[in-house]
Amino acid sequence: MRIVLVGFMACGKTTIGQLLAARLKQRQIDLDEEIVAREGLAIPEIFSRFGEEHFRLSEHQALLDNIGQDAVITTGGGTPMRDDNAACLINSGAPVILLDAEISTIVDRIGNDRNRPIANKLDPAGLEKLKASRQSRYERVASLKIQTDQLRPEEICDQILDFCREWNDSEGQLLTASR
Ligand SMILES: Nc1ncnc2c1ncn2[C@@H]1O[C@H](COP(=O)(O)OP(=O)(O)O)[C@@H](O)[C@H]1O
Ligand SMILES: O=C(O)C1=C[C@@H](OP(=O)(O)O)[C@@H](O)[C@H](O)C1
Ligand SMILES: [Mg+2]
Repeated sequence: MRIVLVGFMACGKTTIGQLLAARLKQRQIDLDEEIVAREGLAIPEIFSRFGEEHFRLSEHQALLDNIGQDAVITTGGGTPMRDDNAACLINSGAPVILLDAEISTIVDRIGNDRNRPIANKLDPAGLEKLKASRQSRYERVASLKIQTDQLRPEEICDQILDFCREWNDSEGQLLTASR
Protein backbone atom coordinates (compact mmCIF):
# COMPACT_ATOMS: atom_id res chain seq x y z
CA MET A 1 0.00 0.00 0.00
CA ARG A 2 1.35 3.43 -0.94
CA ILE A 3 0.88 6.26 1.56
CA VAL A 4 2.40 9.75 1.33
CA LEU A 5 2.86 12.03 4.35
CA VAL A 6 3.14 15.82 3.99
CA GLY A 7 3.16 18.76 6.39
CA PHE A 8 5.25 21.44 8.04
CA MET A 9 8.57 20.71 9.74
CA ALA A 10 8.35 18.66 12.95
CA CYS A 11 4.69 17.72 12.53
CA GLY A 12 5.85 14.10 12.70
CA LYS A 13 6.12 12.89 9.08
CA THR A 14 9.33 10.91 9.48
CA THR A 15 8.34 9.45 12.86
CA ILE A 16 4.80 8.46 11.86
CA GLY A 17 6.05 7.12 8.54
CA GLN A 18 8.42 4.79 10.35
CA LEU A 19 5.59 3.46 12.52
CA LEU A 20 3.25 3.05 9.55
CA ALA A 21 5.88 1.17 7.60
CA ALA A 22 6.48 -1.17 10.54
CA ARG A 23 2.75 -1.74 10.98
CA LEU A 24 2.28 -2.45 7.25
CA LYS A 25 5.56 -4.42 6.98
CA GLN A 26 6.52 -2.07 4.20
CA ARG A 27 9.43 0.11 3.27
CA GLN A 28 9.63 3.74 4.33
CA ILE A 29 11.19 6.13 1.86
CA ASP A 30 12.04 9.43 3.56
CA LEU A 31 12.94 12.01 0.91
CA ASP A 32 15.36 13.81 3.24
CA GLU A 33 17.19 10.53 3.85
CA GLU A 34 17.28 9.86 0.10
CA ILE A 35 18.79 13.29 -0.51
CA VAL A 36 21.39 12.83 2.24
CA ALA A 37 22.36 9.44 0.78
CA ARG A 38 22.62 10.82 -2.76
CA GLU A 39 24.59 13.90 -1.81
CA GLY A 40 26.75 12.20 0.83
CA LEU A 41 26.19 15.22 3.08
CA ALA A 42 23.88 16.14 5.97
CA ILE A 43 21.06 18.57 5.17
CA PRO A 44 22.67 21.64 6.84
CA GLU A 45 25.86 21.00 4.84
CA ILE A 46 23.92 20.71 1.57
CA PHE A 47 22.31 24.08 2.32
CA SER A 48 25.53 25.79 3.38
CA ARG A 49 27.72 24.44 0.57
CA PHE A 50 25.34 24.43 -2.38
CA GLY A 51 22.32 26.50 -1.32
CA GLU A 52 18.62 25.83 -1.03
CA GLU A 53 18.03 25.75 -4.79
CA HIS A 54 20.34 22.77 -5.12
CA PHE A 55 18.59 21.03 -2.22
CA ARG A 56 15.18 21.62 -3.88
CA LEU A 57 16.39 20.15 -7.17
CA SER A 58 17.66 17.08 -5.36
CA GLU A 59 14.36 16.84 -3.47
CA HIS A 60 12.39 17.09 -6.73
CA GLN A 61 14.44 14.29 -8.26
CA ALA A 62 14.05 12.12 -5.14
CA LEU A 63 10.27 12.62 -5.30
CA LEU A 64 10.05 11.70 -9.01
CA ASP A 65 12.25 8.65 -8.51
CA ASN A 66 10.23 7.31 -5.58
CA ILE A 67 6.59 8.37 -5.95
CA GLY A 68 5.73 5.18 -7.82
CA GLN A 69 7.17 2.88 -5.15
CA ASP A 70 4.92 0.68 -3.06
CA ALA A 71 6.08 2.27 0.20
CA VAL A 72 5.32 4.79 2.90
CA ILE A 73 6.81 7.96 1.43
CA THR A 74 7.63 10.76 3.86
CA THR A 75 8.27 14.14 2.29
CA GLY A 76 10.07 17.19 3.67
CA GLY A 77 8.12 20.25 4.77
CA GLY A 78 9.02 22.12 1.58
CA THR A 79 8.33 19.32 -0.91
CA PRO A 80 4.77 20.33 -1.96
CA MET A 81 5.76 23.97 -2.58
CA ARG A 82 7.02 23.44 -6.12
CA ASP A 83 4.07 23.32 -8.50
CA ASP A 84 5.45 20.27 -10.30
CA ASN A 85 5.94 18.44 -6.99
CA ALA A 86 2.39 19.30 -5.92
CA ALA A 87 1.05 17.96 -9.24
CA CYS A 88 3.12 14.82 -8.79
CA LEU A 89 1.63 14.26 -5.31
CA ILE A 90 -1.96 14.95 -6.43
CA ASN A 91 -1.65 12.73 -9.49
CA SER A 92 0.11 9.92 -7.65
CA GLY A 93 -3.14 8.13 -6.91
CA ALA A 94 -1.89 7.48 -3.36
CA PRO A 95 -3.58 8.82 -0.24
CA VAL A 96 -1.69 11.97 0.79
CA ILE A 97 -1.97 12.62 4.52
CA LEU A 98 -1.34 16.06 6.03
CA LEU A 99 0.06 16.03 9.56
CA ASP A 100 -0.59 19.38 11.24
CA ALA A 101 0.32 20.95 14.58
CA GLU A 102 0.27 24.29 16.37
CA ILE A 103 3.43 26.39 16.28
CA SER A 104 3.96 25.89 20.04
CA THR A 105 3.98 22.12 19.48
CA ILE A 106 6.31 22.49 16.50
CA VAL A 107 8.72 24.62 18.54
CA ASP A 108 8.69 22.00 21.32
CA ARG A 109 9.26 19.17 18.89
CA ILE A 110 12.13 20.93 17.12
CA GLY A 111 13.77 21.49 20.50
CA ASN A 112 17.53 21.79 20.05
CA ASP A 113 17.68 19.83 16.80
CA ARG A 114 20.06 21.74 14.51
CA ASN A 115 19.28 19.63 11.45
CA ARG A 116 16.66 21.93 9.89
CA PRO A 117 18.51 24.92 8.40
CA ILE A 118 15.29 26.76 7.55
CA ALA A 119 13.72 26.37 11.01
CA ASN A 120 16.99 27.05 12.79
CA LYS A 121 17.19 30.62 11.50
CA LEU A 122 13.59 31.48 12.45
CA ASP A 123 11.99 32.49 15.75
CA PRO A 124 8.46 31.21 16.57
CA ALA A 125 6.84 34.20 14.83
CA GLY A 126 8.92 33.53 11.71
CA LEU A 127 7.99 29.85 11.79
CA GLU A 128 4.32 30.76 12.10
CA LYS A 129 4.55 33.10 9.12
CA LEU A 130 6.29 30.48 7.00
CA LYS A 131 3.74 27.83 7.99
CA ALA A 132 0.85 30.17 7.16
CA SER A 133 2.37 30.85 3.74
CA ARG A 134 2.54 27.12 3.03
CA GLN A 135 -0.70 25.91 4.59
CA SER A 136 -3.04 26.25 1.61
CA ARG A 137 -0.63 24.24 -0.50
CA TYR A 138 -0.47 21.43 2.06
CA GLU A 139 -4.25 21.35 2.19
CA ARG A 140 -4.55 21.32 -1.58
CA VAL A 141 -2.39 18.22 -2.06
CA ALA A 142 -3.77 16.27 0.92
CA SER A 143 -6.72 13.90 1.14
CA LEU A 144 -6.81 13.84 4.94
CA LYS A 145 -5.62 16.31 7.59
CA ILE A 146 -4.79 15.16 11.10
CA GLN A 147 -4.25 17.63 13.95
CA THR A 148 -1.49 15.86 15.84
CA ASP A 149 -0.90 18.06 18.93
CA GLN A 150 -2.82 15.88 21.38
CA LEU A 151 -2.24 12.52 19.73
CA ARG A 152 0.35 9.85 20.39
CA PRO A 153 2.14 8.54 17.29
CA GLU A 154 0.27 5.21 17.57
CA GLU A 155 -3.08 7.01 17.54
CA ILE A 156 -2.07 8.99 14.45
CA CYS A 157 -1.09 5.73 12.77
CA ASP A 158 -4.48 4.21 13.59
CA GLN A 159 -6.30 7.17 12.03
CA ILE A 160 -4.20 6.99 8.88
CA LEU A 161 -4.73 3.25 8.49
CA ASP A 162 -8.50 3.61 9.00
CA PHE A 163 -8.59 6.28 6.34
CA CYS A 164 -6.46 4.34 3.87
CA ARG A 165 -8.77 1.32 4.14
CA GLU A 166 -11.58 3.56 2.90
CA TRP A 167 -9.43 5.42 0.41
CA ASN A 168 -11.26 4.20 -2.68
CA ASP A 169 -14.54 5.67 -1.41
CA SER A 170 -13.18 9.06 -0.32
CA GLU A 171 -10.64 9.83 -3.06
CA GLY A 172 -10.12 13.52 -3.80
CA GLN A 173 -11.73 14.95 -0.69
CA LEU A 174 -10.06 16.69 2.22
CA LEU A 175 -11.39 15.14 5.40
CA THR A 176 -10.53 16.16 8.93
CA ALA A 177 -10.28 13.14 11.14
CA SER A 178 -12.61 13.46 14.10
CA ARG A 179 -11.66 10.33 15.98
N1 LIG B 1 2.60 12.80 17.87
C1 LIG B 1 3.76 13.11 18.43
N2 LIG B 1 3.82 13.27 19.76
C2 LIG B 1 4.99 13.60 20.35
N3 LIG B 1 6.16 13.80 19.70
C3 LIG B 1 6.15 13.65 18.37
C4 LIG B 1 4.97 13.30 17.66
N4 LIG B 1 5.28 13.24 16.34
C5 LIG B 1 6.59 13.53 16.23
N5 LIG B 1 7.13 13.77 17.44
C6 LIG B 1 8.52 14.17 17.72
O1 LIG B 1 8.74 15.41 17.05
C7 LIG B 1 10.04 15.47 16.49
C8 LIG B 1 9.94 15.78 15.00
O2 LIG B 1 9.34 14.69 14.34
P1 LIG B 1 9.71 14.30 12.85
O3 LIG B 1 9.13 12.94 12.60
O4 LIG B 1 11.16 14.46 12.58
O5 LIG B 1 8.89 15.39 12.03
P2 LIG B 1 9.00 15.79 10.50
O6 LIG B 1 9.54 14.63 9.73
O7 LIG B 1 7.60 16.14 10.12
O8 LIG B 1 9.90 16.99 10.46
C9 LIG B 1 10.71 14.12 16.81
O9 LIG B 1 11.51 14.28 17.95
C10 LIG B 1 9.54 13.20 17.10
O10 LIG B 1 9.88 12.19 18.02
O1 LIG C 1 10.26 22.67 5.42
C1 LIG C 1 11.36 22.67 4.80
O2 LIG C 1 11.63 23.52 3.93
C2 LIG C 1 12.34 21.59 5.11
C3 LIG C 1 11.94 20.52 5.86
C4 LIG C 1 12.86 19.45 6.28
O3 LIG C 1 12.15 18.21 6.43
P1 LIG C 1 11.14 17.92 7.68
O4 LIG C 1 9.83 18.56 7.31
O5 LIG C 1 11.06 16.44 7.74
O6 LIG C 1 11.75 18.54 8.88
C5 LIG C 1 13.97 19.29 5.25
O7 LIG C 1 13.46 18.80 4.03
C6 LIG C 1 14.67 20.61 5.03
O8 LIG C 1 15.30 20.99 6.22
C7 LIG C 1 13.72 21.71 4.55
MG1 LIG D 1 11.13 14.46 8.32
